[in-house]
Amino acid sequence: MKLHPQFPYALYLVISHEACKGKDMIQVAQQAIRGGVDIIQLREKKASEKLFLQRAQQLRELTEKHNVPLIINDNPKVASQVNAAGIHVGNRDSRPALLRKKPYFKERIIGYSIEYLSQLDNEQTATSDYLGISPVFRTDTKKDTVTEWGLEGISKIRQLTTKPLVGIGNLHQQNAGSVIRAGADCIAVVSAICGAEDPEKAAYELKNAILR
Ligand SMILES: Cc1ncc(COP(=O)(O)OP(=O)(O)O)c(N)n1
Ligand SMILES: Cc1nc(C(=O)O)sc1CCOP(=O)(O)O
Ligand SMILES: [Mg+2]
Repeated sequence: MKLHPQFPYALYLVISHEACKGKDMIQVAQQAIRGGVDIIQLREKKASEKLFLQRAQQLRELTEKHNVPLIINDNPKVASQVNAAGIHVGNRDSRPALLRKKPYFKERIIGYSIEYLSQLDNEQTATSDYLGISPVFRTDTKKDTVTEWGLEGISKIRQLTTKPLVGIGNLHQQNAGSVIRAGADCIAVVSAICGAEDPEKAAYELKNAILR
């Protein structure tokens, strides 16, 4: 597998306190980094702004030590407060084209979720650094989704854009390879690592399945 020159990351961990199910989130992230995770997104959908910021600061300390980019989900204020590498937004969040005009995000990573094919022609896609294929397969981790793209959807999107593509949604060791072969540049997971008994081993095996 060849890494995308504009987004040289193969394994993307999307983490939250809740997804770690009682395990310490920072420890899970540390184990995942040891196992081979290349980039991490903090996605706190239920935490207060104060708790989101606290968790982001803790994760920023860890990721900085390991030189792993930290992406913040949805919240531009938290992203700039912790000096994150970037932000991930969807259709119900701040728009990439507007974020790009803010000094903080001029040179930062902006990820954008693709739920409809028509989005590929919009200004938001043009100003984003990578596209989330949202979702590849339906998942219980996020139920408010629109299109289940499947492998055929990835291939179709691959033909329509050269932007880095990040597959997300029910991805694991058994299907990661086929998602990459269909045209994704990177695999993003929550449960396959956060819910694993041994997050380091899970990340290691996923990375091997991607790079194989
Ligand atoms: C890598 C990646 N892809 C897609 C998403 C989903 O973002 P969004 O559509 O804004 O939904 P929420 O995550 O905010 O519920 C993502 N977070 N990361
Ligand atoms: C954060 C997120 N975004 C999605 C999307 O479809 O945009 S699916 C998802 C959760 C993915 O969790 P799991 O790896 O446990 O299936
Ligand atoms: Mg969002």
